[in-house]
Amino acid sequence: MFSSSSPPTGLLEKVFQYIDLHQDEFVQTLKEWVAVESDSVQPVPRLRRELLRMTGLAADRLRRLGARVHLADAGFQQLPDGQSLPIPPIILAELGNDPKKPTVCFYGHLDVQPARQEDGWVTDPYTLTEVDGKLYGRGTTDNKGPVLAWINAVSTFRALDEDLPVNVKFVIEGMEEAGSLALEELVQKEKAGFFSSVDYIVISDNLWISRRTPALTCGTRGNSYFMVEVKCRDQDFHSGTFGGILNEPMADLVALLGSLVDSSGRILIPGIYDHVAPVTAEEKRTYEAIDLDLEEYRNSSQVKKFLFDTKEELLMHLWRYPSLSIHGIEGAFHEPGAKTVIPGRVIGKFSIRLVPHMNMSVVEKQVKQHLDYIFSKRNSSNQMTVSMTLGVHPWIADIRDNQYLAAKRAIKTVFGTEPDMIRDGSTIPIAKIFQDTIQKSVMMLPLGAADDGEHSQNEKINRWNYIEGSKLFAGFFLEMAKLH
Ligand SMILES: NCCCC(=O)N[C@@H](Cc1c[nH]cn1)C(=O)O
Ligand SMILES: [Zn+2]
Ligand SMILES: [Zn+2]
Repeated sequence: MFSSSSPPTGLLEKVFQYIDLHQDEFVQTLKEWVAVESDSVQPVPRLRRELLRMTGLAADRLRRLGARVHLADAGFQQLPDGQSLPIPPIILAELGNDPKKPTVCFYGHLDVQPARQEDGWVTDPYTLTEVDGKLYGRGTTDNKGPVLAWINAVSTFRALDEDLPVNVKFVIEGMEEAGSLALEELVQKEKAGFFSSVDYIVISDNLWISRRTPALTCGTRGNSYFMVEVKCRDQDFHSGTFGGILNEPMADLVALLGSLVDSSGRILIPGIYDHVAPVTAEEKRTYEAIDLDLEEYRNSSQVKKFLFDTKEELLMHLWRYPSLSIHGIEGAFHEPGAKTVIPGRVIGKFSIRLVPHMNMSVVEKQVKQHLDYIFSKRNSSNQMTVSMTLGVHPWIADIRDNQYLAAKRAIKTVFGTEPDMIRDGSTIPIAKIFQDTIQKSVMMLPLGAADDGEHSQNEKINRWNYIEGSKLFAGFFLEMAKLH
């Protein structure tokens, strides 16, 4: 599709033709990768072996491309029951080290979220199945498809015996879905080694906001995750024997959780909005330009009504305002049936998505103060403990950087349109870690469409997105070379 830009010529045309002609092979490799149940979330030996096998497959693929591949030892994951499991080694690979060319490093991950057909998948999640141009399977869009699209782009230059326009590096891990264990440590360790020659980092681990219009992501929210424990004792109680004479931990917890956010989505913690960056008129205009059909978005999300009625408000509340979500209660009775228990100890879990210019330690204090106040009003004899177990800062890109310019040009060539300049409401912690540690430009260049359903049942990537995405990466290499 080259609707509103001139068709590619010369090398680019050759590259695009090659990708079109070999698309079935590219889909076949994706099928082989999807067939590996590389689930990092469930810490069991069988799945960990699959993850190691997946790492081996990817390393072999890179070696066959001619890359120098180093498998960086990542140690062991200690489990709460005292057991440990190996963390798959992190792949550090490189192709080319011409000092006249820019060095672009691609980050991706090979692990996936759990998936079982009985959870509501129409097809087997680990058998890539194509229906109407949609390639269904766990990991197709998150993140095996995009990792392979980058490999497809590199392999096309190799197959055509053409010089790679840029030096390419890869950082490919297998524990992203479990919190990228060991990755930050490796980035620190390799700062003066593997990463010293890296000029740019590209991440393709999120989605477009639209089903049709490609996007470039310029920022993500951060996250602070809280646990609030309310304890009477370590054992449960019979509600016939103790009901009526206790401060029940669950009643305290429900009141605490119920005090956090109102029905309009506003966070009720005093001071939480104090440092949120004010909206500028220029920023407002950027939301107007985004291709988002609210009705389509609502229908495809299967939600009756969102909290906001305009595109601009909806996007601002997803991208540039904090949000508070309540995730679950550990220790609560949650199975079917009617057990008459009073849980003795419960832990509520919630998180606050952070935006510029919120200060994480201030947020932590505000949350604790607020919960202390609500709890003290209840005069409960239980014990409450609040802890912030995870803190990730928001990430903002410098979109004036060369790689954003190169990506915009490549998008125009491949898709015939300007990209939506989007942010992402979720968090990709490694982006900020790369930016702060290596101090090089980080770009997010997503390939998948808004309805790909990452982490969900029936995850898919459209064949079109996968193949045009492979072209996009190849076009991006050429644009980067031109700008250097
Ligand atoms: N579209 C990319 C999504 C990546 C993702 O799901 N990230 C997690 C990371 C996280 C944040 N807090 C705990 N884990 C997310 O929930 O945003
Ligand atoms: Zn991912
Ligand atoms: Zn994911």
